[in-house]
Amino acid sequence: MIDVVELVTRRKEEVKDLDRPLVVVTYAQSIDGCIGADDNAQPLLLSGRESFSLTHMLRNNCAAILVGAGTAANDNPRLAVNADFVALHLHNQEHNQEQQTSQNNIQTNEHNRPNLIIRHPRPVVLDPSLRISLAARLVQLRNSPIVFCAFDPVLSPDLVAKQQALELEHVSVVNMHSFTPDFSLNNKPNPQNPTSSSAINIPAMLFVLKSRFNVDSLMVEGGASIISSFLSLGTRFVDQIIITIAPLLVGNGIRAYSSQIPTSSNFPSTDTSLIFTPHVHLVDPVYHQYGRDIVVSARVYRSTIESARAAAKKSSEFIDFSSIAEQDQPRSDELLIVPDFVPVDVHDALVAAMTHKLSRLMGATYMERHFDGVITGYKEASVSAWGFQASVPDDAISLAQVRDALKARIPDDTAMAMVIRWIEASTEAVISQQQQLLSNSSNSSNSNQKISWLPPHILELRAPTFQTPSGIGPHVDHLGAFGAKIAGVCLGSDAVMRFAQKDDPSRSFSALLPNRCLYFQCGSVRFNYTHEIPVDPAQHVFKNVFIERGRRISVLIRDSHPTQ
Ligand SMILES: NC(=O)C1=CN([C@@H]2O[C@H](COP(=O)(O)OP(=O)(O)OC[C@H]3O[C@@H](n4cnc5c(N)ncnc54)[C@H](OP(=O)(O)O)[C@@H]3O)[C@@H](O)[C@H]2O)C=CC1
Ligand SMILES: Nc1nc(O)c(N)c(N[C@@H]2O[C@H](COP(=O)(O)O)[C@@H](O)[C@H]2O)n1
Repeated sequence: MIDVVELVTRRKEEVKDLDRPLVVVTYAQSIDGCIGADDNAQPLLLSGRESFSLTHMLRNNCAAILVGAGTAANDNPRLAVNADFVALHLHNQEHNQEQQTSQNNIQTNEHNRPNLIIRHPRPVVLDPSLRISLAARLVQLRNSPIVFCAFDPVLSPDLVAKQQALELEHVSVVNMHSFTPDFSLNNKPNPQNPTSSSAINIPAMLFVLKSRFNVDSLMVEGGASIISSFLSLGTRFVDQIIITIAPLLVGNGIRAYSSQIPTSSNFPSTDTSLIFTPHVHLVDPVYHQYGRDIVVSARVYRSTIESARAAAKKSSEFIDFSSIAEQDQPRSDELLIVPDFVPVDVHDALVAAMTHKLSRLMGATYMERHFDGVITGYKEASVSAWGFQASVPDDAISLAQVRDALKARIPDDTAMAMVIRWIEASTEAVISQQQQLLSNSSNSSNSNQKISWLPPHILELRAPTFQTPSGIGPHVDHLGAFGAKIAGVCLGSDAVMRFAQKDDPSRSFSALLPNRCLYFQCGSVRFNYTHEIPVDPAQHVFKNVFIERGRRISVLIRDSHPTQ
C-alpha cells in the first residue's frame, strides 16, 4: 500500500506546472468529526504520538503550512517541524519495512536508512484584519512567516502601523484587499463569517504564494472556517486531504467541515431547500493505522452539479433571485434554462467539431483580450456557412439526423448546418412551449414560432487559472446588430452567469448554466441587464456553492435586428 508521504510527493509532481502550489488539507478530528472542543477553548489534543509523527513528517515535506486567524489566536501554534517526531516516523517506517522484508525473507540494507534532514515550512496565516500578536510563537520562531491580510489602508491607519510592526519582526505581510471576492464585500468584519468582510480570496492567495514566494507545496491545517473554505472550492484548489481520526467522542465541538458556509448581508442565505447537497466525496481513499489512530488519505471531489441536475427540474431552479427584490426581478419567461438539452454523445461530438473549427480559424493560441476588453482568454468565430440557408430543409430535424451528421470525425459545413438548424428549431420549440404555459391555454396551437436566426457564433473560453484567466465581462449584446432573442448552447463545462441591471448594477442575480444546457434570454434580460461569465474564480458561485469552470464552448444564436 502506498505510503501517505510518498503520495504527497507524487502529487507535487502532478501539479508542478500549475500556477498554484500543491494543496494538502491535513487535520485531526475525533471520531464524531470535531477538531476542537468549543469556541475559545484550549486546543484539543487528538493525535497520538504516531500520527503526530506523520503530521510532522508532512510538515517537513511541504514548503509552507497555513492556518486561519482563529487558529493563530486560539492555539498560538509554532507550525514548525519537531525533529523527534520526524525521527519517530522514520524509525516506525523502517521498523515496518524490516518486518515486511523479514516476512519476505529478504536481507535489509543498512545503506537504505534515510537521512534526517529538517526543513521548517514557512508559516502562512490568513488574517484579514491582522489580529495576530507580535509575540505569537510562529512570529518569534522566525521561519519566514507570511501573513495575508485584506484591509483598506486608507480606512485603517492602525492596521498599517500593525503591518509595519510585523514587518520589523521579519513577517512578510501581503494585503489582498483588491482581490477580495466581491460577494464578500461588506464593511463590517464578522469573525463568525468567513465569507463576510474581507475573507481572503483563496485562488488569488495561492497564486501569490507560488509566483511571489516560490511556494510549491502547502499544507492547510485549519481551523474549521479555513478547512470549509478550501473544501468548498473543490478539486481545482485541493489536491489531497489527510485526516487523522482519533478514538474520542467530543460531543459539542467544532466540526471540521461545514457545508453551510455562512453568508454575508451582500450575499444572503438562499432558502434552505438548496438544490445542492454540497458533500465532499473522498476519492481513492487509503486507510492506515498509526498507533491508536486511523489516517485517511484521499483526493476530494465535490459533486454539487450532479445533485443540482438531479434535483433541479424546472428552469427557475437554475436561477438565484435571492439577492434581488421581487419587484426588480425579470419575468419568468425572460430567462429560460433547459438542462440536458444536448444528449451526452451529441455533446462530445459537438465539442470535437467546434474545437476543430475554432483551431482551424483561430490557431492554437487563445486571444488574451477582446478589442472592446469584454472577453478574456478566448477563441471566437461567426460561421456563416453554418447558417441554415445553406441547403438545409426548414423543417424539424431529428436527433437521429443530428447524430448522423456528427458521425464524421470532422463534419463538413452542410452537416454542421443541419446541427445548427436542430438547435434553432429546438429553441423555437422551447419558446413556444413557454408561451403556451404562460397563456395557460390548452387549446392554443403548438406550432413553433419561426425566427429569422443569424449565423451562429461560437465562443470558447479556456479553462481558467489565476495566471491565464478567462471569462466574459458584463455586457449587453449589440443592440443595433441583433434582435430581441438570444439563445446559447453550453458545452464542455458548467458555468455561472451573472446578470445586473444596466442602470443599477447592484440589482443583480445569478444563474447556473449546467454543461449541455440551452439558455434563452429575451425581454428585459436581453435589453436591460448585462450578463457576464465572471473572470474571477472566486465569483464562480451559485447559491453559496463554488462551481468549477473548465474549458467551455458556447454556441450562440441570435435573431436578426428588425431593421435588417
Ligand atoms: N484538530 C486540528 O487538526 C486543528 C484544529 N484547529 C482548531 O480550529 C479552531 C479554530 O477554527 P476557526 O475558529 O474556524 O478559525 P480558523 O483558523 O479557521 O480562522 C478563521 C478566520 O480566518 C480568517 N479568514 C481569512 N480568509 C478566510 C477565508 N477565505 N475563509 C475562512 N476564513 C478566512 C477570518 O479571520 P477574521 O475573523 O479575522 O476575518 C476567519 O474568521 C481552533 O479551536 C483550533 O484549535 C485548527 C487547526 C487544526
Ligand atoms: N495533527 C494535529 N493533531 C492534533 O491533535 C491537533 N490539535 C493539531 N492541531 C494543529 O497543530 C497546531 C499546533 O501545533 P504546533 O504548535 O505547531 O506544534 C495547531 O494550531 C493546529 O493547527 N494537529
